[in-house]
Amino acid sequence: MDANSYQAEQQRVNRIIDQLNNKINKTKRDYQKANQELKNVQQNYVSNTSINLSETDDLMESRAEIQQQRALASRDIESASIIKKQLNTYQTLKKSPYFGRIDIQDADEDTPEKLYIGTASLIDNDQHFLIFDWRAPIASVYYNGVLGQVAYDTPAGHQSTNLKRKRQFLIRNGKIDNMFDTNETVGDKMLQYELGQKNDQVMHNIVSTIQKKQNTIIRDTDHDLLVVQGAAGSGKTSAILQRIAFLMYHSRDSLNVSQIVLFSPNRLFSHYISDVLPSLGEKNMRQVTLSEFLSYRFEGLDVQNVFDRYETENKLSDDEIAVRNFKNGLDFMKQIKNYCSNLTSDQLAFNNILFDGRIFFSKNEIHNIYRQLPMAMMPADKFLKTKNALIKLLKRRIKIEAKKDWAAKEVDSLSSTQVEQILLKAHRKFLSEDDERSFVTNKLVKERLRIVYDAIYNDDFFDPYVQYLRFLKNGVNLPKNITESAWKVANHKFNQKLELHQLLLDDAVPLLYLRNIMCGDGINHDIKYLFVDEMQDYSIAQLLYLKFAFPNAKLNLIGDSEQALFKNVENPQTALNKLKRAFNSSHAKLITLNRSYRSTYPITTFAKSLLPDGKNIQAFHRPGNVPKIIIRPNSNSAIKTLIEQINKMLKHQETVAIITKNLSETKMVYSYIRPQMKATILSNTDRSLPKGVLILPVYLAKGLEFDGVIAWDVSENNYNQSQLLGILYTIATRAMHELTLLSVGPVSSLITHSHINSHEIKIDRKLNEK
Ligand SMILES: Nc1ncnc2c1ncn2[C@@H]1O[C@H](COP(=O)(O)OP(=O)(O)OP(=O)(O)O)[C@@H](O)[C@H]1O
Repeated sequence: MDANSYQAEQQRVNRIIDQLNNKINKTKRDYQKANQELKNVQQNYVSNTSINLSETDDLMESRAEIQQQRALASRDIESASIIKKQLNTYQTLKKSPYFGRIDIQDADEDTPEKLYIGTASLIDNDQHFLIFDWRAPIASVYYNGVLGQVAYDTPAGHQSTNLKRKRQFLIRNGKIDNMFDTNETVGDKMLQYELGQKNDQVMHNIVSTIQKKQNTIIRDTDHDLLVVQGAAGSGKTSAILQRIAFLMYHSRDSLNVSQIVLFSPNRLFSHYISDVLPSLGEKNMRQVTLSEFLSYRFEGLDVQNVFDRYETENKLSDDEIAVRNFKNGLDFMKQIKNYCSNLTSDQLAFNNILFDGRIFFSKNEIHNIYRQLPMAMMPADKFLKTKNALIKLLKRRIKIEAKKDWAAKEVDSLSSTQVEQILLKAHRKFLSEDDERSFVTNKLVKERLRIVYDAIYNDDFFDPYVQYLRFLKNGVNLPKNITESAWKVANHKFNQKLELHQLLLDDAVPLLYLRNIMCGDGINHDIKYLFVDEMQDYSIAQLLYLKFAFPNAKLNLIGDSEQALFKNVENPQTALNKLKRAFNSSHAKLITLNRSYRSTYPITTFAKSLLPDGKNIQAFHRPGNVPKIIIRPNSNSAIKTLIEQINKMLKHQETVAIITKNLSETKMVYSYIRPQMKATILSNTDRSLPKGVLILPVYLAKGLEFDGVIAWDVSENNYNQSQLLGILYTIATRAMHELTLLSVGPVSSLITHSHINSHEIKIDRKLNEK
């Protein structure tokens, strides 16, 4: 790039920064003013709430005034927060106003127009765009187009233009560090720079280097089921986070961030990605893990979490695996739905509703109500009608109960202040003492019977656990690979766990499905977008349930079938077809990402060689050392080597993660190395990632990345089944810059049989060490 162009661009940056400074100063003044107004309103509010409220007229007047003050306060809070957001945007832009420039020429124009693209828009006083937000329709040309005629979508339809130049900038603290013209979509030079950075424990936005395919994911507005499959480190999570920012911009009048939910693999991951949206001026969406979601819905029960399940996975018998697969499949969920639709009143697991130790509404009464409803009615509608009928009955019973001795006794035991307090609620005059007493009695009985009302309202008269058990015992058509006796054992286990207030993950989702179908609860119609990251770790039953629980949400499922833990790999297209059928989706799309950005070229080359069809993965050309396999004869010498390796890595890397197959290995490794160096053991309750040496099981490393990774014990002894390939691949692909695999004894054949060439891996073997 010649010096003149550089100078001209730097001068423009300087001008923009001058404008930003002016805007920042003005916005700061506006912010102060808005805060002062808010303070005034708040002071007014305080003095209004302390005025004399004893006279009715005063009371009415000051209530109206308080309402008004409240409205003013919330308006002022809102405008102060808008100004604050604006101020943050200007301050962010000041450091790096933009990263791209496109020169475009429409057919009817004589000269090209220069447009600059940054993380947010900036408009001058004459309403000219100085910077275009990366999400603006025209900005897609920057990400998608090579020079020449290009098309882009706008709210008014398809547009085309001639892209004459594409320039990329690296601007830091107002200074252009680097700039170059490119004809590529977004050039590798810029990516090289971004990817060479050290990990600083949180994910960054990628808006300056979004790749073409990622851009398709980000800007998709046509599909109700979007499945993104991609190699480890191919930017799936990045793409969906920028997608959320895009959707917030694109549908800002109709979409609120509270209408977006992301199911994330673990809490560490939630923290890891939590800076991306705020760095783009957007609020974070709601995040939840499957375990949290289920625990919340089964309050009082201990629902097995995903991590406990991983820990028990390899201890299951073949029968248990068959039962697990069946319970996690589509057929089982279909059978539940059919079962619920065809249940007659007599087959329903109703409970008596008790009050004060006696039956208030008997099962029979409830059955009788239910029985009278048309058979063809949906179970949830029948349930609602039953509830309404019970509430009506309850109202009648209140009058009957009010005439009973217990009510009279309770009224007699009230103090005069208690009676007065009840009478105050009447807001009317009483004609006689009897009238007064009858009012108090009714109020009191109503209050006591609140417990019955709550039981009706919360569906406590229905026992989903008994119903589910009946379904398991009598309502299931077993597949051929499950014997009656294996099924009986599984049912017994379900019952046994329930007695201990425990629920296995395999039963939690089907049981919830049954309960929701029957009671019509648990369904959230407000959510418009549902994102599921690491979808390969969800069963089809779980995904189907999420679709059922969020019926109005567009589904975005993101994953990598190669990273499935304890599972065989599933072809992405097969998975999409299955999902399409299960969800009845007419607008489904599968996008695959094959280029891997996270790791250096040698690390990705090694990781992909582990996979039978890894050749489809493209490694990004970022140089680095070849991965090492170190073989030691026993645990003692392996631990000694581990400590040496950690110290070596720490010379160049800020964070070194030792990743193990499971928690017991994590604990064991930690106990050995902790006396010798500072290290952090991570568990599923941790929410943030410190720097330094970390030790964690693979399932907690999902979605994360570390400067250096040491895989603990990749021996044949530890990795001897093809189902464990996903674990090895996941561990290897967490490394950004350096990877070492340590083996106690001979290396797993999953590695030795890979297609790795000898110059692509360094082997260090000592077989006779004590
Ligand atoms: N277009 C891009 N520009 C710059 N960096 C990128 C880009 N795409 C991805 N990255 C970087 O590559 C790394 C991996 O991205 P990300 O975590 O989104 O991948 P993933 O496909 O979700 O990985 P995994 O499946 O292994 O969890 C991150 O550091 C991310 O910032």
